[in-house]
Amino acid sequence: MDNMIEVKNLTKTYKKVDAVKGINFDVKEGEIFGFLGPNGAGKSTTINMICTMLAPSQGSISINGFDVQKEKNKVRESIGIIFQENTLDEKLTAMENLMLHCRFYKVPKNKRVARIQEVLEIVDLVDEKKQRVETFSGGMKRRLEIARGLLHYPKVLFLDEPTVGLDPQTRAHLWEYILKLKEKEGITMFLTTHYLDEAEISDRIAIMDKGEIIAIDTPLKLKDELGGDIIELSTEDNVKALQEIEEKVKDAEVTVHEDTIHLKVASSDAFISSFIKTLEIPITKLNIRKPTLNDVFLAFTGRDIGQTQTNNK
Ligand SMILES: Nc1ncnc2c1ncn2[C@@H]1O[C@H](COP(=O)(O)OP(=O)(O)OP(=O)(O)O)[C@@H](O)[C@H]1O
Repeated sequence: MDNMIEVKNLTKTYKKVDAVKGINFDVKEGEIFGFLGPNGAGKSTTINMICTMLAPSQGSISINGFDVQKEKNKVRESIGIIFQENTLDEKLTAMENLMLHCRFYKVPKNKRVARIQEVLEIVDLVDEKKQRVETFSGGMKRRLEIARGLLHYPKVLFLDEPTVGLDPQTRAHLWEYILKLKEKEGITMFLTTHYLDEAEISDRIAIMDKGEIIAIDTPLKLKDELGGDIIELSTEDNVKALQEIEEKVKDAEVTVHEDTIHLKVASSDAFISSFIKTLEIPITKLNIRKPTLNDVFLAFTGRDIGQTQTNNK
């Protein structure tokens, strides 16, 4: 099978809101697919429809070859979902939590212990299996959730902000496990995140805005397509500098980010020497770099992904 997920003309209309407007995309077997967008873009609505939790107004979805509306149970057997919130029972041990899930998913009784051992090994929690979850760190809990999501051998794992609230070291560690899963088990991953450095891990990224998919490609191609260089600039008086730039500079796209002015130019080599001579306000900081995914996100949605975060994200 080439496509693990196929979404065709998918539409969801709430009473007054066109939340998802006839989108089309495929997710290939074994790929990490990043799904990004500002708040209210329609991501959750799309994911809920893909995961059988919400009926589409129009269109079709297939997962692992099964139709999401007609073969709900087959689809549910094919997917694992790691939610943002902790959904473990803290008073139970890791093992007991996993046993409970085996029962929900009707994993045959004689296979449960071996299956649990297997997933605990993947996330490196074998030695902690008899400990109560309330004694676990945030990272250990998230790993246990991933283990639980894997118990019924899903083909696709949905990861909703998998590292939110974790410290950078634990985040990096968790990504090692996720990549190991992709490599060893060939599981397809559908990832949402507000951390663009994490989205870089994706084989392909879709950016959704206002109910539509507005870009879909590899992180590298998205950045290459944006092209050019970004010049980051601070001056002794940014307000005056901006006025000056508006008057004198014609071949740059100018945006302001907190106390830094960004100039997007076709080539910094050709631009920078004459620019520095032109500007009368003294420059206090200057940095030249290639576009990042954040710049791509900004170019497509008009918003910084940081600005789209809500308190719980
Ligand atoms: N149950 C609902 N009834 C009416 N409108 C809804 C409902 N759920 C979502 N919407 C609207 O649909 C649009 C898309 O919302 P959705 O939650 O899918 O966006 P999102 O991209 O997941 O945003 P976030 O990143 O904030 O979770 C928004 O305008 C939202 O207000």
